[in-house]
Amino acid sequence: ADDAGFAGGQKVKHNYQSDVARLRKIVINSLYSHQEIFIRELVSNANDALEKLRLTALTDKGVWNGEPLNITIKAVKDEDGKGGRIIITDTGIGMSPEELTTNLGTLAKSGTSDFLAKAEGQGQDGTGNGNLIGAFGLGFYSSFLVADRVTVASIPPKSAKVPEPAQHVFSSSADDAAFEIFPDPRGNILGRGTEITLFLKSDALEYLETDKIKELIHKHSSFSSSFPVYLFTQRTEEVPDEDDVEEPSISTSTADADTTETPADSESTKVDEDEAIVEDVTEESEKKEPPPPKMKSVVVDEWVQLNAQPPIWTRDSKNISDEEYTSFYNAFFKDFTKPLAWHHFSGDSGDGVSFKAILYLPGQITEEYWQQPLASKSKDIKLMVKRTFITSDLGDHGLPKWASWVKVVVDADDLPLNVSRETLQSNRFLKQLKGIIIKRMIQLFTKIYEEDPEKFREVEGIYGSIFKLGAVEDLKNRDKLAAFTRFTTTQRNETSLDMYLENKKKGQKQIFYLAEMGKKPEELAQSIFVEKLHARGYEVLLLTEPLDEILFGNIRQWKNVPFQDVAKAGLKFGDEEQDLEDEKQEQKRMAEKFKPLLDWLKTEAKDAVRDVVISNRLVKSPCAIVAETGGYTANVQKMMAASNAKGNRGGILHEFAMKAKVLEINPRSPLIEGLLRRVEDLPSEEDEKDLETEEELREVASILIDGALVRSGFEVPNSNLFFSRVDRVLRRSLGVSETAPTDETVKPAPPVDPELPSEEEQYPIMPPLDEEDDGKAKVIIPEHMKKDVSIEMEEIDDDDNPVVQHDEL
Ligand SMILES: Nc1ncnc2c1ncn2[C@@H]1O[C@H](COP(=O)(O)OP(=O)(O)OP(=O)(O)O)[C@@H](O)[C@H]1O
Repeated sequence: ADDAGFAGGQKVKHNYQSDVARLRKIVINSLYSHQEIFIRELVSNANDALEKLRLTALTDKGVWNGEPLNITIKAVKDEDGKGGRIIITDTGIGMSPEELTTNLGTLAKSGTSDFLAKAEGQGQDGTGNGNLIGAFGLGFYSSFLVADRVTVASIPPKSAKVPEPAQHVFSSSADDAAFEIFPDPRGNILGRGTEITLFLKSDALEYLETDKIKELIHKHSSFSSSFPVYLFTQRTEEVPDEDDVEEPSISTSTADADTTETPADSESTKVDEDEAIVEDVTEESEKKEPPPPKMKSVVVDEWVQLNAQPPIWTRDSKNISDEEYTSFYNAFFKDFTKPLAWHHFSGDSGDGVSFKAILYLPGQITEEYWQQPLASKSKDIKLMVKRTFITSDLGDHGLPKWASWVKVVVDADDLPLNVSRETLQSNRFLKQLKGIIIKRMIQLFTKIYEEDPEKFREVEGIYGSIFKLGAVEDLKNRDKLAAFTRFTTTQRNETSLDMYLENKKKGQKQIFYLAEMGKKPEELAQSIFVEKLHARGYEVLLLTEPLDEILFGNIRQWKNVPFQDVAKAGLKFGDEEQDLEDEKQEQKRMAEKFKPLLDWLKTEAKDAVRDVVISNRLVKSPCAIVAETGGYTANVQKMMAASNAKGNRGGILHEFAMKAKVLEINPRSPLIEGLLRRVEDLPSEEDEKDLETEEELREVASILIDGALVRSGFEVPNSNLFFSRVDRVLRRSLGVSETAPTDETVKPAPPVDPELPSEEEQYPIMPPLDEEDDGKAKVIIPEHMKKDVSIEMEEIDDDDNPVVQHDEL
């Protein structure tokens, strides 16, 4: 019943989905230099189909009763007039006619359109596309790199729904916008599985050579199938010739071999690849007695296994080259970039399950990883049991987000092979796997860290943010991961927390940092919060990634030295005690001297800050706004605004945190001294009050406070008010009357008129085109403006080139 639409051998024509048409076009036109990847893609599809069959058979015994699972490749030269072709056959899950239509005629892959846009943008030469192909995998469509026609014959296994499936063919030419599906006129010759026939383009006939195919499989696919891959070869063999006694020296097995060639023509043994061997019999052998048995060459057909090596993870790492590790990675994980490092190990789960594994650190973390903060499922832990792939879905036992990018193959020795996914979930080994992988992964990072600083720099470039995320997420490994992180400081780049501590000053009891996400470290280094620290020679970590402040908030201290946000209260240099007496005296003196200003500012700034104090962190700047321990720094305030976090906003805690700021003034700043003098000059007696001067001073203070907010990274609460104050101060400094009004009169709009235009007087949308439109670009001036406006344009000749006027010299 399922095959109803295809009954009677009729061909059904389908149009490709538009994305397929685009993809095929890219494949055919622009990826020419990557022609040879077709074989890797098709072998990998065949492998997937075999794997699918084996997995289905775990629950549905009927689909497979133990016949061999393999992939065969056969090259057929154009001897029958049908064209040179490569036939790749697998005994995998196969496809019904409907599946042929959807799987090969549509693209279900996410991100396809993005990929297509990128690939199309990269031009036609295909040179820049190598990585794109790697990242995407062109799959079946890569066939059209080498073939101008492709047929796919396929038959699914018997099922309850379709007890007697029929073999169908998908057929398409490279330049067709459509493909055909029809019942295979040869009948059900496959039994089960898929046979892909590539009719090679005339410029791709080199792929008919078995040596070429061997080379490609070796290069790209020796690891992409866990099933045997066989190549059809023909070998010539010498056998005693019983029929022919006349011509002992030459014998050929093929009818059209060049039999005219005699020993005299060839000086030594000559091998003609495609034909038969022409044996040259030497004088010496002729003399021998008894005469040699008469021989003839026969062609022996043979299926040679191309991937006879045991799987790489089962081998001794001493005998595996870096190239092998890399090409295994490429083929197995379908990631065609170079892995950064790997670790090949074996182990024992502790309760009897022994396993072998290879763990890879990819050479890049995809954008997708960071774009999907919640998608934490690891896809690339491939669990095998006795060399057979079982699953890459570890369910609840998957790795946490920070580690979910790692690529691992694990082959366990003695898990029950027919475990269903449900029972697998409760397996002890699986539960332990996560811990084993993370431990080994950190070991690998540590090894690079300790043994190869150059390489670790590369690691840090790729995994820097991962370490931070890990240190936040993974309590158990926090210290190890945080030790890998690197920061820019006021003194150098790439400083680890340990390096920072090695460089701390005598008495220093805090690790200083300043955080503002999105800023460049150079900009942060200019902040008023680090000016004194820097001037005195203290190192300050400059944090610019959103994760940084979260990380520091989580770990709080390193080797028992607490972190100190230098934009917050509580900053201590650590050498205050040395000149304690002097310092204390000085502070006391300053506090007394500036008391009138501090008191006055406290009332002026009461909306913005909780307190006003004399600063010990400023050098040049007159003042700064510092967050108190429980308060929000500018960075946190920005993050909250950016994430639009509702949370506590409006609550008492939020209110408190917003206001938990202190205005610090620099007693050595002339501006502050000037302000102090003016405040001291204010008459204190009620009747002597000079309201105007007081207002002026208030304005100055308000600008100073707003300025301090901005310098400290905060925003001015009311920028209109701020600028109208600045305007008044400017007027004063320019000697312009502060009260002189600006003429604000404007012409009002005419009265309301709801009437709509009639058909004739329709308001012009576009100016009418010139009668003699010559099709060239020009500036059109509306009728009513013509008397006021004139435009001079360059004169342009017939070829659209500007006519250059040469001035007479
Ligand atoms: N040999 C095959 N046997 C059974 N099904 C196949 C075979 N080759 C392809 N298919 C089906 O056609 C679909 C499309 O194949 P294609 O190679 O274009 O993409 P893919 O394999 O899904 O992705 P990728 O190549 O990136 O792994 C496959 O998902 C599979 O369902």
